[in-house]
Amino acid sequence: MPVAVCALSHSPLIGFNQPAKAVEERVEKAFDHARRFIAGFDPDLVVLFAPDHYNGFFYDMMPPFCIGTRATALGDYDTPAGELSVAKSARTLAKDVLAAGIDVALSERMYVDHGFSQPLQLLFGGLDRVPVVPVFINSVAAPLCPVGRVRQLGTAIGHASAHLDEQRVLFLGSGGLSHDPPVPQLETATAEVAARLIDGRNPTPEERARRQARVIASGLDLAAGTSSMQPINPDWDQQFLDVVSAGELRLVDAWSTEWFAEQAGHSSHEVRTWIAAYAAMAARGKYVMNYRFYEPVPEWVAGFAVTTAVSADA
Ligand SMILES: O=C(O)CCc1cccc(O)c1O
Ligand SMILES: [Fe+2]
Repeated sequence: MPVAVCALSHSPLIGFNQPAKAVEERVEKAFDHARRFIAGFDPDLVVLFAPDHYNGFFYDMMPPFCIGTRATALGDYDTPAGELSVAKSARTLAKDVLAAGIDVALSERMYVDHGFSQPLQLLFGGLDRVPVVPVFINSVAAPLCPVGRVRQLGTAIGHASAHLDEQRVLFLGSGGLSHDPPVPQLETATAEVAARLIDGRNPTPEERARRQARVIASGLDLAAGTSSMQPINPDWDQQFLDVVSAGELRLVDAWSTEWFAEQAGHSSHEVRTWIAAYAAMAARGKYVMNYRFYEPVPEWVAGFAVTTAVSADA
């Protein structure tokens, strides 16, 4: 039963902010490579690990992890809105992961944002083109669980995936690497912003537009060098990619939550989705990262990476 990984950054600013032509062409080539890799692998199930950005998950009920047995994309920025084709295996995976001692939440009505919808759109051409198990991993709403728990979640999902009806499983991670876009934090938020972080579903179109405009402007500032935001950290990003490429995932257990934010910005925790995806792969045997692309793209507020991996014995 073959398994594979694709893990890549996302940015909702793609299509809004224009990096240099050459940069955009290199990223587009990386997307092309990932699309061809996935088409060649021909998965019959995609387990998609992604974060949320206070669009689907709020502090009124913030789980560290959640598997959706149904899921709807909200259509933030210019990503598509609508139902994902959630596989029946979502429930099986939730049951097996719980039995393995990982306390994953379950949602029969999971709302997801660009973290999920952008890779589905970019790699498959739509939300409903491939059976998917959506796995939310909290990567922004402090307090976060130890990153080692995310590795264990991935391991449990990897083991459980071996018993599914589906034969060809792709583990897909979405997010990171280093970046610090202007996502508000509950501890320092005004009362008005805090209310939105606690229960901010269904913002008015004006509210959504205002918020998105702020993030879009932050990318232009970062690229212009006029930003007070934490910069992208290419050294940290390359070291992270080295660890994942070497299959040394146990190292992440020693990484503190604070260290991520200090080194690579608050949203660097989105690499939790990569750690889960690669840990799931590692649970199925040794892997080889056979493609690795990286480029810092300040216009998109992202240390932008695209990787794929296959089983070492494939
Ligand atoms: O809208 C938001 O709250 C944050 C948007 C955002 C921007 C850059 C990179 C990301 O990964 C990302 O998610
Ligand atoms: Fe993100």
